[in-house]
Amino acid sequence: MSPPFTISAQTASRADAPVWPTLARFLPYLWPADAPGQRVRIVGAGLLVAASKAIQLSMGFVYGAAIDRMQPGLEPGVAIAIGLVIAYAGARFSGVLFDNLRNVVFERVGQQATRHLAQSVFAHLHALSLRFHLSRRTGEVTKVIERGTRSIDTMLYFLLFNIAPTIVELIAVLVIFWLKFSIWLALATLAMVAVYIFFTRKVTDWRNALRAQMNDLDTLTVSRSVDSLLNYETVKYFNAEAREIERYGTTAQSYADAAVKSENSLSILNIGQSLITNAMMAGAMGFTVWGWSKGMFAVGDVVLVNTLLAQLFRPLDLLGMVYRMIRQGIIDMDAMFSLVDRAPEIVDAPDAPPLAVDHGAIAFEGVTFGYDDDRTILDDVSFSVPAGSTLAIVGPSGSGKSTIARLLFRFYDPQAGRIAIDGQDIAGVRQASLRAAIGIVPQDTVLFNDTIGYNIAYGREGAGQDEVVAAAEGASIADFIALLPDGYDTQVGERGLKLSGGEKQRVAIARTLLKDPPIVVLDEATSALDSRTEAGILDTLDRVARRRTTITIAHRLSTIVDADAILVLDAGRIVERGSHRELLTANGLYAEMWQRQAQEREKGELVA
Ligand SMILES: Nc1ncnc2c1ncn2[C@@H]1O[C@H](COP(=O)(O)OP(=O)(O)OP(=O)(O)O)[C@@H](O)[C@H]1O
Repeated sequence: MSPPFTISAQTASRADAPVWPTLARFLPYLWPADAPGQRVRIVGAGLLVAASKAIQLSMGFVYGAAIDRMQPGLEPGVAIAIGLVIAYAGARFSGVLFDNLRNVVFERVGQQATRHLAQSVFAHLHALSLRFHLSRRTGEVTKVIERGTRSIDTMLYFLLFNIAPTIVELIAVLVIFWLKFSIWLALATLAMVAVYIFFTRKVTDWRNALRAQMNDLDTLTVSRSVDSLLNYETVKYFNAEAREIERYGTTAQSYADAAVKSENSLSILNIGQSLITNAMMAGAMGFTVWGWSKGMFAVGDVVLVNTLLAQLFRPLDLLGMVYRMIRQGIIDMDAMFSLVDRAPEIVDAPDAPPLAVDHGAIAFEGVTFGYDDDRTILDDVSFSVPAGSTLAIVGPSGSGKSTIARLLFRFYDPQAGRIAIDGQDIAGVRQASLRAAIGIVPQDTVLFNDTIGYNIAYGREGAGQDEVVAAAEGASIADFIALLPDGYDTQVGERGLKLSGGEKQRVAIARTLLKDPPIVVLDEATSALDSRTEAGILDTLDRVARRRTTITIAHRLSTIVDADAILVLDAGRIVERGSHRELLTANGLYAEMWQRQAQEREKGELVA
């Protein structure tokens, strides 16, 4: 039986995320070295916190003194008491004022840290290899980043404005208790705070385990729904709506169960905390009332103890939440940092020069490659494509044709052999310069969910509208765009689903024309089209290929009869090579494939 839920190892949260290493990585955000302005803001916010705390601490004294002045016989007690009560109200207001000023000063720090981090994670994701991206789940990765970056802001806020000031306040209260009342009151308060923290930690750890489970279930629910919606058409083809809804419902239900458990555990935490703080309050006040009865303390002192403790309890009441947020923040940041720590598989050598393209001659020399170690996909493949010529690669499905294109783009490095362009090993040059030299019309064109104009202009950064139109004309899609009510501003839908296969392919061709690379790869660019559209596109592709070094990966042999050379690939090995005529004469796999396709063509024509 399958487990109730699974989550990919790439993005799973760890409830036991290491605290100190994660906090250490977080420190640069707390004290950004490259942003002195941020540091000034943090110091400013710290000073406002200190001012607010000092005022709050003084409140107990003011209040206590006011009460003392209210005793009969103490003249002119009333006027002073009223003044003190007003000062008390003023102090309360100043506390709120300083807290809010602190928020205003700090807001930019939190936002900057979040933005900075989100941007670097996004950049890192783009640096990760195709292998990572093929096995990731988009919904999961976005959730992990969202949670991780948001937690930075939360952590900064709580550490600076809750934990640190509460520690200062606790020390101040203990010192006041010691000096003004008794060391025993200070020690008893400290002991109770320790019990409180211990209890809160234990219960919160238990709650965190529940939260981690909730997180994973939440992530899984989102990724399932994203996957399901992305496959909308497939779901319809297989009448699988009920199945999809049930699958979604199962994880959603598990999430709901975990959420109920988590919510119930909060009540346990609240009850326990309240018991400890109220016991502490009763003990301390009982002690001061006893001292008052013995003539050791004044009535105002009882009020002072009450006010100081009540103030201390306010942040302590939130301790469970703060501890949980910080623990959760650490779990979230850990998950995100694990993503950041994934080393990109393909990296430029530090001193790698850019590729110097002369005419774009390609050479594969003894290339052996497998996506996984235990399965070879290309086995000792060698061929060369002279500059400006066209090489066609044919072969049965799964024989490794598209893999050759992926290796040429250096999405993977071969296990043996080398690939060279104009004599330079592509593993030794900068990836960006390599990819700038190659254009591709892929097997399955996926478009950005933006306008058709945006998608064409993507071919070259900074391309002007006239250049976009010229590229569209070159790809024979300009007339189609002219007929659209919104022209180049027409939205293409998610992954370009509002366009037909042929239209998408023409957008891909237009992009490549705009890029104008010396090398092009046409990866079965016409496989999904009917024969009339195919003929039109082949015509366009012929123009694209002219003057460029071209690798055409084809299923339909009729489309590549004019290629300068043809390679026949079978199970990762080159089994034949030559021109169309030579291969027919050789009477091997190519001739067999040609015969079969000729028969299919004839059948097709008869049917037509
Ligand atoms: N990312 C990957 N991880 C593991 N195996 C892969 C990956 N991509 C492709 N393969 C496998 O490698 C083999 C060659 O794939 P490739 O896409 O190069 O074949 P192809 O000749 O282009 O096939 P087709 O004509 O069907 O497009 C296939 O068996 C495929 O299952």
